[in-house]
Amino acid sequence: MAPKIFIDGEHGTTGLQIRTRMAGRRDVELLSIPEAERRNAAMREDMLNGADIAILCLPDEASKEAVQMVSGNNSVRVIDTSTAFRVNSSWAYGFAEMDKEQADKIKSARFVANPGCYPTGAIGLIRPLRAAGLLPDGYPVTVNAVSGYTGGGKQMIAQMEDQSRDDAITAPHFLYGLTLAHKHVPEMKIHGLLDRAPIFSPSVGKFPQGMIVQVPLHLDELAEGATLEGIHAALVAHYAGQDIVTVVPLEESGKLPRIDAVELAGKDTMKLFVFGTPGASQVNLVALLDNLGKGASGAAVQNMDLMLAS
Ligand SMILES: NC(=O)C1=CN([C@@H]2O[C@H](COP(=O)(O)OP(=O)(O)OC[C@H]3O[C@@H](n4cnc5c(N)ncnc54)[C@H](OP(=O)(O)O)[C@@H]3O)[C@@H](O)[C@H]2O)C=CC1
Ligand SMILES: CC(=O)N[C@@H](CCC(=O)OP(=O)(O)O)C(=O)O
Repeated sequence: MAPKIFIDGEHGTTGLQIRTRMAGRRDVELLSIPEAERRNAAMREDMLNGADIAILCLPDEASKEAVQMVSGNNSVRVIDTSTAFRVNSSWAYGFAEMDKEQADKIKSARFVANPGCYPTGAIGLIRPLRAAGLLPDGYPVTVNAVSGYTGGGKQMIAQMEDQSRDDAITAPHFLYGLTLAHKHVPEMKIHGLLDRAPIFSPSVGKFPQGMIVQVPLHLDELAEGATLEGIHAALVAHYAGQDIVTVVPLEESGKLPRIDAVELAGKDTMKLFVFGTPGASQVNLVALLDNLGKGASGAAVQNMDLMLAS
């Protein structure tokens, strides 16, 4: 019998994209709730408990309630796309490429926390450098990013796409998270293996899907002898053997005049770049992804497939 999958929040932005990715799959059976009943707690509880894997695409509080609903049922495994459990050590963090062992941890886990979109880029750049000893304790990491507006869910999509609304957003690009207390900071710190919280400055552009995450570094504050080439080599070594997270060769990135935030829209991969001038004292690490691809729904389907393969 095909494993049963229930997407709680299937009519929201992340849920819909997971459904699209699952369309036509015969190896799984999708349990579905009518849109009008999406907040019907009794119906959701039945669906959640009838699933082999429940994928939660809900706000944090609703995710916590859903996990409560299956707490007594050991046969249901959960992938949560919200922020609620990402720094909870009893959940596996759903970023399969972040370590050589992580895919196996996801395969055998009952509870998997899908990473946030910005943290996927930031951790993807930072963690290998911490693991290789290149980024020392105390380094003041900054993370600057731009996301497509679907990152803000149904509410922000409506504000961007319906200019007749009272709360319509007219800006082509805006900064937010101005208090420097964005909910993704603890996740970046913990899974980035940082000893000091990064400064995180997110922004949104008037395009639906896509994301650039930047981590600029001063080489003379890194481990002795750190170079642009050495950082690139550490990233290449870290991501060897898989093709979801790739590191762009220096010969290629050195010729690029610009990076397009929407280049990977609709894809579930992530590209990492190391920019700078050879021999100079600064580098800029850049991650390019789709906020709804490797940044959310693509990663959720990848995690589901790993769990089904166990
Ligand atoms: N969008 C993105 O790029 C990313 C999103 N995420 C995370 O994914 C989760 C979902 O976000 P997203 O899809 O963007 O949000 P949306 O607002 O687009 O969708 C959320 C869905 O959940 C439903 N919902 C809300 N509260 C409840 C409830 N109490 N019971 C049942 N259903 C409920 C909503 O229904 P209704 O229409 O009635 O409100 C809606 O269908 C969030 O935790 C978000 O942080 C993670 C990474 C990236
Ligand atoms: C553009 C925008 O609003 N983005 C969201 C993050 C989207 C996302 O990654 O969701 P999680 O919070 O579940 O990780 C924000 O900054 O809150």
